[in-house]
Amino acid sequence: MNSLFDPIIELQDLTLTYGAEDQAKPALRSIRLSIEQGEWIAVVGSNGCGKSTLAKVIAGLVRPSGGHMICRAERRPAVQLVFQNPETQMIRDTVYEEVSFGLGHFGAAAENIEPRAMAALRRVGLDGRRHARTAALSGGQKQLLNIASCLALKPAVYVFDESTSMLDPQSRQNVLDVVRELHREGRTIIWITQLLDELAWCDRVIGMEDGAIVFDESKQSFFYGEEVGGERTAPSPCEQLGFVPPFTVQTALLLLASGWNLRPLPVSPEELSKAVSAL
Ligand SMILES: Nc1ncnc2c1ncn2[C@@H]1O[C@H](COP(=O)(O)OP(=O)(O)OP(=O)(O)O)[C@@H](O)[C@H]1O
Repeated sequence: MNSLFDPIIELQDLTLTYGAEDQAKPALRSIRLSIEQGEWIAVVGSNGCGKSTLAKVIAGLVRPSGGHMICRAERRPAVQLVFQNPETQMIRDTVYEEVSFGLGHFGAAAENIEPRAMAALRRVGLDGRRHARTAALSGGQKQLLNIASCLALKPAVYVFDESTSMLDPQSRQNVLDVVRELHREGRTIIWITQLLDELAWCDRVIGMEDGAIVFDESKQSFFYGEEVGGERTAPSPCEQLGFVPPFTVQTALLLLASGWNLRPLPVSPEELSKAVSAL
């Protein structure tokens, strides 16, 4: 029987090789990962390191070549993935048909379909476009519609694969606000991104390189690395993975190097402001 404290998702020595094993190099290598119920994890890594493949395995869209995945979600659907490219997911003619399609497919009661579909469209600001043809939406609007279709289904685990990469700053902020709300409601979030300022709200960072998990710790350890005898050991895991830290972290690093003992180590602008005020 599942205990409340068992991870909602567990990956055990998971490997995945596309195509014939002797011709291709593995896209995922010996992945071991436990994700707790209600956790928000961020997955980062350079192009081609295996993030989308990991997302598809967790969403049950591709079968691993080896190892196991255990999903203990009690809700259905258990996992929903918002793809990086919105065109991949779009299957119906109009905005309303698109957002309500999945609800019908997963057996929502007929009287609940319209309220749930419209609530999801309202959350992403597309309720005024319910009759629009999906083909007439911009790339960013298509992405918002995909996010709405996912929200309408209320899965236990949401996987967002670089879902804000096509959005303008306001829409990106709206989506992040919605995801923060889902997290507060206890949903589990897997957030794949190349935009490191989006790590401000996650509980834990997974760093990937060449199909393997090379980092699995807090966002503070990711951005600030280890401290030995009051000195920071450089480079941080963020820099080792080839990323430039966000402006907030760069500012904090400069202050720390000048002797300002910022605590707790800030990741968001709000945390930086609090840490500076407390000096
Ligand atoms: N359908 C496929 N067939 C063959 N190889 C694939 C397929 N999909 C991905 N790959 C390969 O698997 C590896 C991992 O790809 P994946 O898309 O998971 O990386 P990613 O980290 O999401 O990259 P990006 O940040 O560019 O989206 C890459 O080498 C890629 O070329």
